Amino acid sequence: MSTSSSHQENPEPKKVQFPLDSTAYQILDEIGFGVSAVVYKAICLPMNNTIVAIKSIDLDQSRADFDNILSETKTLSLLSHPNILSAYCSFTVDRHLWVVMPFMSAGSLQSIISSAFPDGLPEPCIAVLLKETLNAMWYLLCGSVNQLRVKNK
Ligand SMILES: Nc1ncnc2c1ncn2[C@@H]1O[C@H](COP(=O)(O)OP(=O)(O)OP(=O)(O)O)[C@@H](O)[C@H]1O
Repeated sequence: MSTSSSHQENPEPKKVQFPLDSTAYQILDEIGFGVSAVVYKAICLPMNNTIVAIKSIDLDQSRADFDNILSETKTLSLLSHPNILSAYCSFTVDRHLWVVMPFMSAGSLQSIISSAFPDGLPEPCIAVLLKETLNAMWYLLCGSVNQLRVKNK
């Protein structure tokens, strides 16, 4: 019996490549901002108008140096954990770095807590959030330890 060469026991899920070109995205709204970045809701035109969030980091205003920001966003796009918001892709647009991410329609955890639980979260919810946060941190920690192992080989 012959086996097809394209058959794999555990095929890796195919990662969709988002376009690395700003004209492929249409900005819809500004949804938030941080110290040196503005976050937009946008659609990716060639991807059937998939809704995304684009974090546009002003490279002239950012205190971190370009190489650090770039390696951070690259790492972000390699992460795969249900509790970590990863990046689809990133690329520069003039003096800005665009980081294209899944759009979280409910906003940040902080905004959910302040709008839905103005008097603070009940203890069982805090326990669940802490557990899930620690799961994500454990994933990151294991990744760092594995990287150190590879470096020291
Ligand atoms: N992927 C996303 N989907 C939906 N809303 C988002 C997304 N990313 C960020 N936002 C919104 O944009 C706001 C600013 O995002 P940003 O990542 O810049 O926040 P920050 O972590 O406070 O900033 P900084 O990175 O400067 O510390 C968030 O508080 C959130 O409301």
